[in-house]
Order: sequence, then C-alpha cells, then structure tokens
Amino acid sequence: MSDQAPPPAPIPFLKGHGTENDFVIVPDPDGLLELSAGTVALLCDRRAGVGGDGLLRAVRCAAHPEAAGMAAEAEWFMDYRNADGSVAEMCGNGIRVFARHLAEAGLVPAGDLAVATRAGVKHVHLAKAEPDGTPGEITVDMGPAVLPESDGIEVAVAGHRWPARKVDMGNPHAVAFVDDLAHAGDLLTPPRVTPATAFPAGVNVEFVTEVGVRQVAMRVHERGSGETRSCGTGACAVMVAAARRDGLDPRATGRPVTYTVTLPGGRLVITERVDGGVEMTGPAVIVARGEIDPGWLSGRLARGR
Ligand SMILES: N[C@@H](CCC[C@H](N)C(=O)O)C(=O)O
Repeated sequence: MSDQAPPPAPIPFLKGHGTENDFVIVPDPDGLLELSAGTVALLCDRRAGVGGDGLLRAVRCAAHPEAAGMAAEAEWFMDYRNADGSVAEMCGNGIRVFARHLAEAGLVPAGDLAVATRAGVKHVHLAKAEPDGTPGEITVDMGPAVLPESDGIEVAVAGHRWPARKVDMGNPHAVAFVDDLAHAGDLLTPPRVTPATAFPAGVNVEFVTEVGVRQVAMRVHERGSGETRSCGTGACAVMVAAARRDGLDPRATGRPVTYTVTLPGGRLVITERVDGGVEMTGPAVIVARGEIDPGWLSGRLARGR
C-alpha cells in the first residue's frame, strides 16, 4: 500500500461574460477554498491562467463570514474579486453572470432570486429564453445611486482633463463627460483622479459621450482590472450622472427614466425608478466549464507565479 497522499482534487471552474466583461467563476458552496489575492490574480491572468476581468466565487451565505448575516434573505454570496486579486463591493455584470451560473446549475429556481454581495442583497430577475433558445436577459435591482456633492473632482489622462461627478453604486465611480471617447487614450495606465482624498479606496473611472436622446456611450477604466469592455455598476453610475446632467430626477418628477448605455462589449438598458432604485438589464452567458489543475496552481504559487 502506498503511503503517498492522494493528488489534490481538480478545482471546477466556469468562464462567463456579460457584455464582454468576463469572469472566472469558482463554485465553492461550502467555502472550503483558500483564494488568496495571488491565486485570483494568477487565475485571471490571460496568458498564464484562465483569464478574466475578475473572479466570482459562489459560496453559500451560511458558509462565508462576510455573508452569514444575509443568509435569511439570500442563499448565495457573490464573493467578487478584481483581476489583480483585490476585493470589491459589487459587480453589475458579474451578478448577472453569477445568476446565470446558479440557474443553469439548477441551484436556484428559474425566475427571481436574491444574491448577497458586499454591497448588500440584490434582487435579480431572469427572463425566459427566446423561442429560438437565446437565453433571456437578466435584470438586477442595483439599489439607489448616491451622488454626493463632488465639486472640484477632476479626471486627467492622455493629456486631457475633465471635471467629474462622484457616484456611488455600492462601489466608487468618477464619471467624466467627454467630447470624444478616443480622448481617453489607450487607458493602459489608470487615469489621475483629484483630489485623491475623494476616493481613498481607489475608483472606477467612466468616460461618457452622448449619442442620442437618453442614449450614451462609454469607456471605463476599472479599479483593480484596467480598461474592460463593460462595467455594469459603471453604466448605472453613468446613467444617473447623465440623467442629472439632462435635468432629470425621477424622485423629483415622479416619472422613471430609462437610458441605453453602449459599451465596447455591448449594450445595457438602465432605468432609474421613482423610488430612486436603479434597474439594469443585459445579457449574461456561460461559455465554458473546466477544471483547474491543482498541481499547476500550487506549483506556480510556490514559485511566486
Ligand atoms: N465590472 C464590474 C465592476 C467590478 C468592480 C470594480 N472594478 C471595483 O473595484 O469597484 C461591474 O460590472 O460592475
């Protein structure tokens, strides 16, 4: 009989995206996996790992110390990490992909579900598939946007500088209206946001142009991930900033307002309700399922990647 320990079990994962904001999804119902920042960064690495703008760990609320208090309202906790391994409060595209995974895996009934996040419990609705089999879009109640007084905030990149609006969607955003999205340059380095004290935990930066009546286009540089092809919380922040810029506030007028937000990776439809809640609708797909080789992972981590 061999006295060697059995080889570690492969770690199941999925790959999915929402408007091309892509994620590695790691099912970990009982919260048994040790996912350090280094592990997450390696898994999200597009050349050395699986590749993704972020990672979504699916843990039962009851099995996660940050989520146990939400277990009465939601069964599942979206443990979201950025590509550099940092933790973020919320991910708007991620939560749609997360819900798609739970539904396809038969872990939740189709239709409506609650998902716990670090920004609280969010309610998600999965529309029925189209007759041709195309998966239905997913709507998330993202909660209200918070737009504090933010006079004096500026965003600078690629030799340009703009005033910006501070918007909190559970995570922090600085929204700058620009004449041309190309003026943001290649966005290979983070834009400079001043004063730095406005965002002590870092910030996601959105660049927005108007393309029609209640239609805007945007690019985003995400905290912890760099430029991505879409950002759901960013699109919601942009929608509300655009509405205020257009003199629209559903809480004041008693009429909901809807904007279409076009991003490099697709289109999101966002409505601000009269109670101030923001609803985002968009696609989410699972594109692959596989197994992470635990020998590769532990070897890379032992060698410092
Ligand atoms: N891509 C996400 C936002 C992910 C978190 C963000 N980078 C942060 O650090 O706050 C989205 O779709 O909202």
